[in-house]
Amino acid sequence: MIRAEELNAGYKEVQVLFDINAEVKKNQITTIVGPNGSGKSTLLKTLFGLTNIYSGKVIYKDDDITYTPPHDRTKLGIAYLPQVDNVFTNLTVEENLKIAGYTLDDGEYEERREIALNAFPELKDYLNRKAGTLSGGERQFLAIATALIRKSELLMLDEPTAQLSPKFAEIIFNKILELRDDFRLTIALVEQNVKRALEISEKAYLLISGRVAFDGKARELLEHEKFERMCMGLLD
Ligand SMILES: Nc1ncnc2c1ncn2[C@@H]1O[C@H](COP(=O)(O)OP(=O)(O)OP(=O)(O)O)[C@@H](O)[C@H]1O
Repeated sequence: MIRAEELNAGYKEVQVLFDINAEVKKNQITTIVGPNGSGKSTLLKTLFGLTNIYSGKVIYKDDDITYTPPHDRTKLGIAYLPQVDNVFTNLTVEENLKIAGYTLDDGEYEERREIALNAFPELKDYLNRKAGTLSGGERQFLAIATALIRKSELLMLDEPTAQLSPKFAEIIFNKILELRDDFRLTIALVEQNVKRALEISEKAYLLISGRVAFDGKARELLEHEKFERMCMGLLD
């Protein structure tokens, strides 16, 4: 669904990603793992158009979107949910949903709102609360719900379980599975909770110092005898 081809990218003069070839396939969960600072978030940001691309391409559904601005990628069905600042904290839950659906006509908005709230029924009790008063996990729900309203097809989630209790993290992992299986979404996931993320994923990429060090089935990485060392960036 989205593909990086020979991608070199970073922030102005600071190159972070080197010769990245990676693909997130339709209706699959693809997890990107790696040590701190290895470029996982930068890869998601690059796929969403938020970094400087020096060379290489980003292909989405066979179209070259390398230089397509982020707001146009949103219209194409790509959603990027950063770890923080993924909702408007000073607006209510209802207002956040409404803003996500601002391009839809009223009928369509109501339909999408219904779908989003059925996926995250927990939000129904909080519609009039400011998003800033929600817990971290509830904010994730809201952020994903807004992506559902926008009819996103590809969700790129940056550490959606960060700072959540193990119980809430598990709820999020189950929601991600639901998004793939019930909503037929495609998911790119960056996670610190590596084992659990790989267990629910089809595909995995291990990034070390901005380069792809492993590319294959998630299960293969999980069952690799040097798994722990590999994820810490120790390849020998
Ligand atoms: N806006 C920025 N400007 C300059 N350098 C940045 C910027 N954001 C990140 N970097 C640098 O890019 C490198 C990769 O960062 P990135 O956040 O992509 O890593 P990560 O693998 O997601 O790390 P973590 O697991 O700690 O979140 C780091 O050296 C970081 O300092």
